Amino acid sequence: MVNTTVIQGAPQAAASAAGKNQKLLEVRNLKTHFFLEQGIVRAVDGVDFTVFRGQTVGLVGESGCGKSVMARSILRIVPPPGRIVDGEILFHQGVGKGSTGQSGQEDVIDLVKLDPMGSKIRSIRGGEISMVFQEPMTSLSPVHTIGSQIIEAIVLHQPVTKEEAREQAIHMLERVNMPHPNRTIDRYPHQLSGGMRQRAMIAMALSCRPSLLIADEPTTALDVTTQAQILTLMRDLQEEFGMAIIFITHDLGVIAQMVDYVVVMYLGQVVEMADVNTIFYDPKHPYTQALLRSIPRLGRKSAQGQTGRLTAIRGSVPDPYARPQGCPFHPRCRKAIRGVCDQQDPPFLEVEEGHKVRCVLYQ
Ligand SMILES: Nc1ncnc2c1ncn2[C@@H]1O[C@H](COP(=O)(O)OP(=O)(O)OP(=O)(O)O)[C@@H](O)[C@H]1O
Repeated sequence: MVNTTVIQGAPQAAASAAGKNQKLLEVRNLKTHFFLEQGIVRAVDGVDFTVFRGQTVGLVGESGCGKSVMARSILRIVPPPGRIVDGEILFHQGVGKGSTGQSGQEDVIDLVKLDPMGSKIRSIRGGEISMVFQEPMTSLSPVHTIGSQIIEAIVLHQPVTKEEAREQAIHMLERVNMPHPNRTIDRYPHQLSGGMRQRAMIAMALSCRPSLLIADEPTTALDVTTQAQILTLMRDLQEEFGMAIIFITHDLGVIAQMVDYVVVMYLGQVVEMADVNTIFYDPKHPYTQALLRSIPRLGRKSAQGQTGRLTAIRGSVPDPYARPQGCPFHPRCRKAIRGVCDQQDPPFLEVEEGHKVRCVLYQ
């Protein structure tokens, strides 16, 4: 049985239906843990953030900090032995899409309460929330043509015939600048280049015009020219379709280019979140500051006066089974206060509107 929490007709929905300040997804105190023989991995451990309609939110942090598990939790595709143990993922469904949208109302569905194998989440997955991955073959089948896969996605979510779906698929392939869409539609993934496969996956993900796209390192495996083309394409399509994007990357250059709002994660927790300019020009958390010191910037001088010298973040991400007491970042932090940061869980403070930081330095 599908177990949903539905709050019918949230009052502000119709009024601000077209507005960018309308909530689309609210992640509240989300905890996703993996239960292994060696211990419990708290991959996502009490995460809160909100995505508004049409907004691009960047999830950033070093490898292993929980970005992908966060994305998979939203789509309810966390593999065992992982599971969501607490929290809510409220998806504001309907405005401008589907039957409820036409009535000017919205439904708020807690995705955590859905059966991960049930029909409700399957209609949301691929229909209203889509995902693109670093490796296109994660979502493309090697034994079917890209056309048949895009057509199947369309027919699954929309009341159209196969012929109409094929027309739509060709149109989508045109939109993602696929060369010769009429012919490419009948090709198998292995007959395409890496960049073309990425375009095919984006076409499939966007074929049902989702209101939220989750992009997990979608360009990391591509050469820089193709990477730039794909990023530009995603930005153009986002504007055209008015969808929101959660962009997962450890590349702060991509963050600067693509996102409106940044959520910085460390060991399963959000350590700082703010709009993109604040993150780059006024970062507060020592971890965010360290991440920024580790990226190249034209004309920047290092402490030694040499231009362009990068500083790696000292130490490495701790073993996920042995999380440090107190602030999880304190063993690597230049500003850690002995007796405080190694003892107390840091508070999550709002230092200014829309800017939150998890650090005692701002208490
Ligand atoms: N299937 C799994 N089984 C056990 N542990 C897992 C599994 N998937 C992820 N984890 C653990 O959860 C934690 C978060 O992993 P996650 O893949 O979300 O990190 P990430 O920030 O996306 O890293 P990357 O940038 O390398 O993709 C890590 O400690 C990882 O080892």
